[in-house]
Amino acid sequence: MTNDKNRVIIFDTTLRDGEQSPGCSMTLNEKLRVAEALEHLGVDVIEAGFAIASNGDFDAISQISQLLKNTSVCSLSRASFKDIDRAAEALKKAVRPRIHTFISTSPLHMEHKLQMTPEEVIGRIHDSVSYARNLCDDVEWSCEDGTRTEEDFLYRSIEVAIKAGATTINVPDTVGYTTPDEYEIMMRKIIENVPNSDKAIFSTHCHNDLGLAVANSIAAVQGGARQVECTINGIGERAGNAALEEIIMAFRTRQDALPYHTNIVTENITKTSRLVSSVTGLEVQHNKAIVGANAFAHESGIHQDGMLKNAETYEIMTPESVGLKKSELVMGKHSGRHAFKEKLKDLGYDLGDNEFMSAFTRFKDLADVKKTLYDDDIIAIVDEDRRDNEHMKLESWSFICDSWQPSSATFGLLVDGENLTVSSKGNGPVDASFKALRTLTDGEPHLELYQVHAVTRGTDAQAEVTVRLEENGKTVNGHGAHVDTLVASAKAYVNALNKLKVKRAKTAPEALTL
Ligand SMILES: CC(=O)SCCNC(=O)CCNC(=O)[C@H](O)C(C)(C)COP(=O)(O)OP(=O)(O)OC[C@H]1O[C@@H](n2cnc3c(N)ncnc32)[C@H](O)[C@@H]1OP(=O)(O)O
Ligand SMILES: CC(C)C(=O)C(=O)O
Repeated sequence: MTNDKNRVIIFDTTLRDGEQSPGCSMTLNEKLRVAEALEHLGVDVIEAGFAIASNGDFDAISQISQLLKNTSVCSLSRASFKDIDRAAEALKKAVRPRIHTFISTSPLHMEHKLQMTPEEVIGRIHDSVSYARNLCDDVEWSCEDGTRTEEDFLYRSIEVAIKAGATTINVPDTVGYTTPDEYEIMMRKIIENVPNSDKAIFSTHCHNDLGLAVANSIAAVQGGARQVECTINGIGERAGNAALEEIIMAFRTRQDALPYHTNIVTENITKTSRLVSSVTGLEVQHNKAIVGANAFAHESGIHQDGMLKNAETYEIMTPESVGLKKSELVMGKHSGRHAFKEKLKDLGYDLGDNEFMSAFTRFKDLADVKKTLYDDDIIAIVDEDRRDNEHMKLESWSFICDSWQPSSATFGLLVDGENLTVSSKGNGPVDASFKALRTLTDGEPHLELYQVHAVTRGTDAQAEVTVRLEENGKTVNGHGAHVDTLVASAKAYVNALNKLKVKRAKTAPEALTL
């Protein structure tokens, strides 16, 4: 496929091994969409399924074969003529078909699973590979459980497969057992010791049972493998396969240490990852490298400050390089002033020093009690802060709401610099609150509207309350926001009273006082 000695072929098995993740079955249409996305991503080979497994798999392979114009399409098959026939049939329309046939070579698998002698397995390798090669020029052979296979038998099996016509030899770490050093040495020794090894491309296929799939795949490439089998988001049987995006970005980011290259258009990684996640229903863990929601998100103040000064302080690759628009500075309890100021700027606020410090203090207090702070939370904080610079300000509160006594509300307020306490009973704590607060005015405000909505998501979301008061034909809307709906309600009522005072003063300055 290439003469360049450091070019690595990317063999994507999201649609075959990836689909073997429990609960990850994809419909025909979904498979077609993923296959198209993989072609745009630039993978070299797509393992589209296991033709004999089901009619659905057969149809998916056939239709993907017709759909794709550049990428090799591959079907898996056991070391059996009927499997290989079915694979060849499904691949009939592919521009570049590949048959991938496999059989186990480890003592454990041969004895207990296949119940075959090593000699029978050798015979089967020869027969299956040569049969496949008669039907297709591009034949891959895998020694399942290769990393737990005895060295001499492994070499002998591979030699037979190459002689029978295999063009790619895949040495899978089927159960995620190997370690990077071990696998690198194994790959190097296979290439050195197996006769005619230069006639085939060697391949890695790693599972993640010990969390080593990506490290092992890269080690195998360092040992001489030039094909990597992997999946989007690392999905696959049990703990999954090596994640394509991690291997590719390791190559791209560490060219100094890993001077390998592929055809992958890294800018298409994020959208492909999201597509696979949405069709399989398997959410990507937030802290997953490259494609996790937090991979380019920074919450702590010191990091955010560094990012604002120079993104390279905390990012070894750019978000654009994987197809994201930009990094995210997540506002939370660990954020500092620099990031908060930047966020306010983004939201269109330009606060003076005092107003900024007051908003920052409120933001930190809110972040202590609320897990996620959204933009709307911050807008609510600033607006709330502005409301608090008013004639009457709510300072403290207490509500009683139980089944043994009437509800009541008590508030401490600062009214033009003077501390006041008001209290009332009512039909529920909101009614009690409004009755208590109404005692602060000589007027007769009439409640026209009381509306609550959550500023953001979750049970710890801030409530934003609107209170509309009408008096002598004058109407005002008061707003209040707080994680506690009762406090937000009281704040909204006080805000409305403050506005009413301003309105009264405008029309009849002397007529009414609060
Ligand atoms: C490491 C891997 O990921 S390998 C791929 C795993 N993927 C899958 O298995 C998904 C698709 N599989 C299937 O749909 C089914 O297992 C089928 C259609 C392949 C076979 O179904 P069944 O005929 O009902 O057999 P079943 O799955 O129960 O058992 C597997 C048989 O294949 C044999 N077998 C397993 N691997 C191979 C092989 N590489 N070559 C030849 N025979 C094999 C087993 O020994 C067993 O044979 P037995 O029936 O004589 O005991
Ligand atoms: C069929 C082979 C390549 C496989 O999936 C494995 O060994 O994990």
